[in-house]
Amino acid sequence: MTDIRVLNDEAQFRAHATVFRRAMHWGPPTDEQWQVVLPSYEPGRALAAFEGDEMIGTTQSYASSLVVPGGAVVPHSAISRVGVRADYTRRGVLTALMREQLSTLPDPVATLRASEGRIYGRFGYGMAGRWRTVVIDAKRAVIPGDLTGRVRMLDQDTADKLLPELHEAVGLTKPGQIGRWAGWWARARDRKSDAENSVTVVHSGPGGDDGFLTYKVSENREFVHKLSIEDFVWANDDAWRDLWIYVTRLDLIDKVEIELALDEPVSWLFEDPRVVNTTEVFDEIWLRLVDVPRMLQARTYGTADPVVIEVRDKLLPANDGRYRVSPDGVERVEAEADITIPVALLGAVYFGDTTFSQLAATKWIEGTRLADADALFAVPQKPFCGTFF
Ligand SMILES: CC(=O)SCCNC(=O)CCNC(=O)[C@H](O)C(C)(C)COP(=O)(O)OP(=O)(O)OC[C@H]1O[C@@H](n2cnc3c(N)ncnc32)[C@H](O)[C@@H]1OP(=O)(O)O
Repeated sequence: MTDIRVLNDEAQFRAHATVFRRAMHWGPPTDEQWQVVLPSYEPGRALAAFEGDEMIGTTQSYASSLVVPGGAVVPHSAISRVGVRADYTRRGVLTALMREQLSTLPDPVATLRASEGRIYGRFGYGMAGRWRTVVIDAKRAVIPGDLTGRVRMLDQDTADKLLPELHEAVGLTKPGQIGRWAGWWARARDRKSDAENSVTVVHSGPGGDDGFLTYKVSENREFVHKLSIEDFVWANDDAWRDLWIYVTRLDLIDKVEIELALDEPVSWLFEDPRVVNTTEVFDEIWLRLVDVPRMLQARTYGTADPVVIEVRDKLLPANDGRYRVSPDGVERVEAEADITIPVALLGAVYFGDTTFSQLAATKWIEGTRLADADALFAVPQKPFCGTFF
C-alpha cells in the first residue's frame, strides 16, 4: 500500500532528489551537484510516496510569496520536484501525493511550472499566466538616445552577494512575481558557474543600484552570436530601458533572446519595431487557490455590477460555495449563482490572463453576467513571474 511521508533528513532528501530526477529521465545528483541542491530542501516541505520502504514518488514546496492583482503580497508555496517512478505510474501515486500536499500546505496559494499541460488541472491548478519568447535582431536594433544611468559589470563573487539583496530591495510589485528563497539563489549561482561565460550587470540611477540582468552568449559554427537573457530585474523605467540599451549595443551580438511578459512594451524601445519577433508563447504560471475566500479577498476588482460565483473544489471542499464579487470586495453568500466554475478555472481567470467569456465560449464553464465578471477580474497588466523554479 502506498503511504505518504514528510521527509526531514538529508539522506531522505537525497533519495527524493534521485526519484524525481529519475522520473525526469535524469541521473541521480553527483556529490558535487548534491551540495548545490541540498539548500533547496527545507524540513517539512518535501513529501514522498512509499511502497513499503521504497520511495516511489515525490513532491516538494518552497516557502515564497506572490504578488496578486492590486499589488498585495501573499504567502505562497512554490511546488516543484513532482515525479513518480516509471514502474509505478498511473496507479494513483501522484493523486495521493497531491491530496496530502494540498491539505497540509501552510500557504493560501500555490504555483508551479508544468512539464505537461494535462497533469495538474485535475488537482485544481489552472493555467494563469504565460510568457513569450522574443528574439531581437541586434544588428538592426536601434534604441534612440543615451543611457540615463550607469551599467557596470560584476565579478561572480560580488554578483552572488549583491543580487539577492538587490532583488529584495527592488521588491515585488508586479502581479505574478514571487519571492525567491535561499535555495533558489544557490541553484542560480550554480547555473552561472557551470556556464562560465555568464555575466551579470547592474544598473544604477540617481538613487543607487536599481536593476540587474544576467546573460550568456553562445556562438554557432557560422560565428552567429546569440545573447540569452536569463534574469532581468528592474525597479523603474530608466533602469529597464538602460539595460536594454546595454544588451542591444554589445559588440558581436547578432540576436538577443529572452522570455518576457506578453504585454512588455519592448517593441516600442526600437526605431524599427520589427526587430522584435515573438517566436513562442508558453504557459508559465499554474495557479492553485488553496484558500479561495482568502485569495479572492486578497486581490482588487474592476468596476462592474456584483456577480455571484459558485466555486467547486473536489479536493478541498472547504472552498465550495458562492462568493459575491464586487468592486468593494468579496463575501460568501447563499444567493443564486450567476456563474459556476471549478477551482482550477478560477485559478485561470484569477490573474486576468484568461476571461470568463473565453472559458464560456470554449464550453469549459456556463453562466450569465459574463461581461460583468470579465470587467471585475480585468487587470491593467498581464501576469508574469520571471523566476523559474
Ligand atoms: C511541478 C513539476 O515538478 S512538473 C514535473 C512533473 N513530472 C514529470 O513530468 C515526470 C514524469 N512523469 C511522472 O513522474 C508521472 O507520470 C506524473 C507525476 C506526471 C504522474 O504520476 P502518476 O502517479 O502516474 O499519476 P496518477 O496515477 O495519480 O494519475 C492521476 C490521473 O492523471 C492522469 N495523468 C497523470 N499523468 C499524466 C500525464 N503526464 N498526461 C496525461 N494524464 C496524466 C492519469 O491518467 C490519471 O487519470 P485518471 O484518474 O483519469 O485515471
